[in-house]
Amino acid sequence: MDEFNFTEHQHVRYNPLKGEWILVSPHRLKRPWSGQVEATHEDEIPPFDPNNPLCPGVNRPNGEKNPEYDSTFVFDNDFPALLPDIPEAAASNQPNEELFKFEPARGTCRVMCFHPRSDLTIPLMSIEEIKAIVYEWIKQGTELGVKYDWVQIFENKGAIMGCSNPHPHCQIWASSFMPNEPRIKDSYQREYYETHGRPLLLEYINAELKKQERIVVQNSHWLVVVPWWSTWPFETLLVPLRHVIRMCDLTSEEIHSLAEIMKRLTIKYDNLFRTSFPYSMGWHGAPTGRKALSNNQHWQLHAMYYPPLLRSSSVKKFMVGYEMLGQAQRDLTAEQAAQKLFSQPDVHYKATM
Ligand SMILES: O=C1CCN([C@@H]2O[C@H](COP(=O)(O)O)[C@@H](O)[C@H]2O)C(=O)N1
Repeated sequence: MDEFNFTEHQHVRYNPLKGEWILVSPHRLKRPWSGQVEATHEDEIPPFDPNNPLCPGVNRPNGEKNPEYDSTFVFDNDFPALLPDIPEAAASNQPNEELFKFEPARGTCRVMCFHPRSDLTIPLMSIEEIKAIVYEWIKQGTELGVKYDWVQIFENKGAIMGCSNPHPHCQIWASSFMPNEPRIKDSYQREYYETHGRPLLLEYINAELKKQERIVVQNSHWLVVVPWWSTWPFETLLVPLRHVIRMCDLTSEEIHSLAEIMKRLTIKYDNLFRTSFPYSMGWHGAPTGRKALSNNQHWQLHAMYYPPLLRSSSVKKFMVGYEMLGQAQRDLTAEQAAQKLFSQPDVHYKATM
């Protein structure tokens, strides 16, 4: 048998941020595709739709009229998953109560429009327009972070991701509890920091800069890689080069560089399959609220892009079956995905049409 190598032989990789393993099966790449095909046509989106409740000046179903906003616009979700006030719950004294744990959950859900035009996405916006998004994220995170332990910024983009509205926007859910993803990352980063004296993710990106095997784009303040442990085919991780624990700690130069690299990354994403690339993306940084009172130096701010597309604008990966019952699995390796993204042109395909 020939010598083991990562591009031919199956192996499992470890995600030190979450303590999870992923199965990599590169030998499967010759497998023919004969499964479900997602609709590939892209409806032309008009810049303005008088019936779209996210557009400037439109009346939302709850009767509120949106302002004629000309940049970002934030409003409280009309159908929120979390409400700020609920009655106190009596502590349970049931038998086996540790098997039926619960806590009242409080929070605030907001919708944040990126831009007044419905036909623009981040790769098609100017650096200044993307900077306005980052400054609004910081404003919202700071404001909600006073009262809540966790502020989750997340963007669902594309109908394939269940996004109900094509207008460029994200959501912000602030909660009185730390959700599972950041809670698990908090403990693994703390453990690493207490053992090594340095933040896990800062060590990781410095190692990636030395290895040069999974880099997609970089600039003077940021790095984007397909992480060693990635599960989605073209998943990427966006990390500042400096030790930054929260987005509100970024300098104005880092914010300018962030807008620049977000544009470059999303242009490469769109160019990959010449389509408006769907994804769910979001940010994780040090917790806020009461949790801001403890030492959070083990944290490193970072963003994750989780795109579903696998090999074309119409073929997506399904995280089902073995991925639900066993663990995540991928055929395309992180290195191959990084190379495909890295080699995409820096000019958006629509700009050349
Ligand atoms: O009038 C509206 C339309 C949509 N929304 C909210 O916008 C959000 C859009 O969801 P997506 O980000 O998944 O597309 C969704 O949570 C929905 O509740 C309003 O708050 N008011």
